[in-house]
Amino acid sequence: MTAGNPLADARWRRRNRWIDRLPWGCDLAALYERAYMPDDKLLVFIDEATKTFGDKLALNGISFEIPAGQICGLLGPNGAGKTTLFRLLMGILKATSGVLQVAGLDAFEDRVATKRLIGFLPDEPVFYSYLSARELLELSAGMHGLDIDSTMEWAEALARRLRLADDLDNYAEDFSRGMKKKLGLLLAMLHGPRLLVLDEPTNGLDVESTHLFYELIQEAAGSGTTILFSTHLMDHVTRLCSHAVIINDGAVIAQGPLAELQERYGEASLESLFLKLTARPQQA
Ligand SMILES: Nc1ncnc2c1ncn2[C@@H]1O[C@H](COP(=O)(O)OP(=O)(O)OP(=O)(O)O)[C@@H](O)[C@H]1O
Repeated sequence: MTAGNPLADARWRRRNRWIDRLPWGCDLAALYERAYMPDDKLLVFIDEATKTFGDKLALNGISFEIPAGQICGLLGPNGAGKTTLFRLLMGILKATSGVLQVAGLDAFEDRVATKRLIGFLPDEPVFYSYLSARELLELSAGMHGLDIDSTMEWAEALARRLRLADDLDNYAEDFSRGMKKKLGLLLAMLHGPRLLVLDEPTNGLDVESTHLFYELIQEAAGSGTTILFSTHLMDHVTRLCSHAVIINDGAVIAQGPLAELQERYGEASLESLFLKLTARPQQA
C-alpha cells in the first residue's frame, strides 16, 4: 500500500472500489488507464467530498478526477451542488468530509498555495467599489508577484479582444453583468493558472462575447491549462469539452468522455442523456 501519503491512499481506495464495481462489458483498458494514471498527471482529485449546511446535505460523497490538460464540463440541475463544489475547491468552504486536492495540495488546508494554481471565475463576480477595472488588474498582478507593466500589456490586449478595453478606467462595480464576467475572466487568467475553474462563465454574455470567451478558453487549454467549468448549456459542453461530470442532488450520477457517456446510456445527444439522468418527479 502507500502509507503516509493521503493522496496515494485515497487513490488506492478508489482503485479498489472501481474493481468491485466493474460492470459487464465496460471498457477495461480505459478504466485501467485511468486507475493507474501517474499522480503527476492528475491535477484535480476529489474523493467522497461531502458538504452539509446545517441539516442540508449539499454534496453527498462526490468523487472524480481531472488529469492535466483536460476540458471538463460540470453539469447538474439547479441546486445540484456545482457552486458548492467550486467553493470547496477554492478553499472558500471547508468540506465536511472527504478529500479535495489540486496538484496534490489540499484545497482548504493549503488554500493560499492552491489559489496560485487556480484561476476562478465565480458566477457573480464582485469587485471593490472604489477601484477601476485597470486598478483591479494591477492590484491582482501585484498580489501574484507579476511584473505590472508586462502583465497590463497582456491584459489590455485581451481586453481589446473582449471589447472591454474602452472601459478599463471605469469602476468595475458599475459594469453590466457581461462586462463583469469579462473582467472576471481576465482576473482569473492573469497569473497563467494551471487550472481554470469557471462557474457558468457565459451567463449574461451576448453571442459575440460568448464566442470570444470560448475562443480564449480553448486557447488557454491549447497551451496546457486544465479547465473545469459549469454550464446549463449542453451545446456549449459538446463544443468545448472532451469530458463531463454530471451531478444531481449532490452526487455524481455519470462521468466520462462525452461520446462514451452517450453510448453507455444509448442517447443521441448530451441533452437527452442529461434529461434522462436528472428527471425528477412532479411536485404536488
Ligand atoms: N451557504 C449555504 N447555506 C445553506 N444552503 C446552501 C448554502 N450554499 C448552498 N446551499 C444549498 O446547497 C445546494 C447546492 O447549491 P449550489 O449553489 O451548490 O447549487 P448549483 O448546482 O450551483 O445550482 P445552480 O445551477 O442553481 O447555480 C442547494 O440546495 C443550496 O440551497
